[in-house]
Amino acid sequence: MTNDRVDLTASQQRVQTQNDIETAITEIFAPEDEGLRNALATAKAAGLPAIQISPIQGKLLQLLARAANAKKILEIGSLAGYSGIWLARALPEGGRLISLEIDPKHAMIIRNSFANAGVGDRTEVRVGKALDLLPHLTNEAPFDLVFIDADKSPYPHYLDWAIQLSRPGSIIVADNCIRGGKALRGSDDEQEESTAGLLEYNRRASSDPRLTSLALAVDSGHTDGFTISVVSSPV
Ligand SMILES: C[S@@+](CC[C@H](N)C(=O)[O-])C[C@H]1O[C@@H](n2cnc3c(N)ncnc32)[C@H](O)[C@@H]1O
Repeated sequence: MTNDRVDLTASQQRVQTQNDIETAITEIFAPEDEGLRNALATAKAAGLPAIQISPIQGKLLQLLARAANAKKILEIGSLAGYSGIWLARALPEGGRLISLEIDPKHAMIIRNSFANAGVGDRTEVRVGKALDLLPHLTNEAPFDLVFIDADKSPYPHYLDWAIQLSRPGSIIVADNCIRGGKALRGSDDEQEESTAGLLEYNRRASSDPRLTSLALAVDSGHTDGFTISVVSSPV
């Protein structure tokens, strides 16, 4: 009994320490400015769910875009434009972010948030089902970075498209690729379409000889995160 209490306290302390560390990293390396805060406030006022990436994930996307010297970025799943703002800000002058979003109600919000954040000139929102829009992007490829964050069951198809629209050295990032371990090792949920899509995504990302990949637990709480891949041979 006493030991249980001690263990619980220790684990609570670990969580507290983890939260403190994340808060400190966010404050020092990934503070949100007015553009990002406004995008979140607008999304909340419009009743959109708060399922965007964290500031640390946003900064990691920026860092990867800069590492790839990205001039063209593709995003699949925009919600209210929060991750799009982080990505667009990594672009040099003349750079371009194309963001695909299925929900037409979101499109106006996203365009306003991009404009408010000062990235309206380098961003474009295309409305429709990603699998219908992706074949129309071949003329605009290659993209230097592709960020996948839409519905989960087609993730393996999104990976195929991301590779097809890439060049050697392009970076592909997919969100929600850990899901508390379910997206790595499977579980009773495996029959569930979204878990199956994520499992297959990780299976392909880790075994495709054209990719060098790693899953990283980078969300708050370290139970979910990105699978990051570099396209390392001709596609
Ligand atoms: C998790 S949210 C994206 C969050 C956003 N990337 C961020 O971090 O700010 C997923 C978005 O994908 C969109 N979506 C879902 N299925 C889609 C599809 N088949 N094609 C395009 N967008 C889709 C949803 O409407 C939603 O806005």
